[in-house]
Amino acid sequence: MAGWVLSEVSSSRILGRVICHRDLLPLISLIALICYVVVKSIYRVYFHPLAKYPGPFWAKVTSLYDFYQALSEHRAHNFLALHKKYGPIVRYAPDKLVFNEPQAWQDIYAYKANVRKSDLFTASQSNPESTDTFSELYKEPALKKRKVLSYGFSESSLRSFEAYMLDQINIFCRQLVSPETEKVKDMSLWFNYLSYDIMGELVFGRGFGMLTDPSLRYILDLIDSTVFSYLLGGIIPWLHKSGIITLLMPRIYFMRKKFVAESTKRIVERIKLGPDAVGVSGRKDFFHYLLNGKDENGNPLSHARLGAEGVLLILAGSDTSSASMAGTLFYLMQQVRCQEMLFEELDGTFDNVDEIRLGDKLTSCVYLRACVGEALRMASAGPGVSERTVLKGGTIINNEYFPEGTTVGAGGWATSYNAKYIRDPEKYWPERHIPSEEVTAEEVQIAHSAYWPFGLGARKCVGMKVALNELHLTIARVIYLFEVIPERPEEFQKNFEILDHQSE
Ligand code: HEM
Repeated sequence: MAGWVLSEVSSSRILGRVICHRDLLPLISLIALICYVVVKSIYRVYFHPLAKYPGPFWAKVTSLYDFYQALSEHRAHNFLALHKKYGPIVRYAPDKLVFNEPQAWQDIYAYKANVRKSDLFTASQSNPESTDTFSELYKEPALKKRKVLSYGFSESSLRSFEAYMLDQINIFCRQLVSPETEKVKDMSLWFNYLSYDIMGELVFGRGFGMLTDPSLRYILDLIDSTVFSYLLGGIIPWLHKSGIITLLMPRIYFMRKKFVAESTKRIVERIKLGPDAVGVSGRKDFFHYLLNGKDENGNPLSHARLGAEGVLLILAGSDTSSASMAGTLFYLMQQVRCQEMLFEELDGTFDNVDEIRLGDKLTSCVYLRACVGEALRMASAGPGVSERTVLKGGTIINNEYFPEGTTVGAGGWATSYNAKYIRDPEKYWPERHIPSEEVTAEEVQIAHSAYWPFGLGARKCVGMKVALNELHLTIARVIYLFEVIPERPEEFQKNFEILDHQSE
């Protein structure tokens, strides 16, 4: 009996303690969380395998530093500033390093590099049922996917694309001086209209109609938001995967959804037309090649896959080209001498504007290619860092060993503005690409080792030839037809800015 009483007493005491602990639970959890954060921060700053690499304090502690830079739209500018402050290797997130040396480009991106794309790319998967080429993390499956895309980039398809491009470039040039359009043009926007209309034609055989119909230009905002969501969601993948970012930034995710829905509608319409459909004068679009192609297992491409690749092509091929065209025109307006020299070259090569087409004559325009190439160096459309994660066995970068799991990248701008390899990197100087008495062939070669606007290695841009054709044709025709002058010259004292864009 006495034993029973005792045990009742002790059990009620124990119960009492449990209730008391429950009251304290939030406090205890908070203290535990603070301890966890403090211990983890101390570990990351002082004991982490990357602790010896310099970088801002908060970047070592949390990825929120990088997230904030992206949110401020100046992530790529920041990489440049970080290298100026900390040197050739900078820790910009707890487990991430960025380099600004040409050797690092080779070590990180060359075909045999022991890396995969980082988890940042998972945020750009537009269709959960099918991963597109760009978002495929590992090299082997990505190469198989690229093979499917390559049908659309063959020499014969590039030839059929020229007619699409010229149609749109002609409309663009007419609109530039049409009395029905505004007198002074925001050329960044107009290049946007042009490049999306070109990509619409190339991919679906039907442009977006932005050049001629202002009511259709709303799609630009959708695309801006989609790309921005890829970046933000990729920097902190768990924010993206858990859906928290959708709650934090409902607008950009709503716009992204709308863009995917609109593109899917077009893709479905195009698929309905079937593999044999051709456009004006028997022209073939990208979907003609994709619908006639086979996937990596020898089967026709699934609709999910066609949808994912269609969305990818529009995104990968339009913003990039329009930013590069706008950059080239910016510098040609800033450096009137270069614009005049380019005009002289074109005027000496072509008898009229319709002669400006792909072929030997255009290829012979060395100065044109240098003007575009120099703009791609100074205002690359991929100015940030394309991240890679080191695979099992580690890898050597710039003669240093990095273990599995480290995320690394070479900065686009950070390298192409590196004064160690580029003379006067802040100066737009197309001549640096042409060997002459002033510039040795070796200097040209060194400069070219420091900038890779289309990337390099197994994952370099598959659309490079399409993009260069578009850039050369457009810039040549615009400069041949018009003298382009700035409305507000004071704005041209600064450099051309490419931002990680968040649409208004
Ligand atoms: C001036 C215009 C362009 C620039 C500067 C550019 C730049 C790039 C860069 C730097 C990459 C590599 C990204 C990485 O390494 O992670 C890339 C990949 C890619 N680009 Fe482009 N691009 C341009 C135009 C185009 C066009 C016109 C198309 C399509 C018609 C295109 C399709 C792609 C695709 C599909 C990939 C993914 C390749 C892969 O992951 O294996 N790009 N681009």
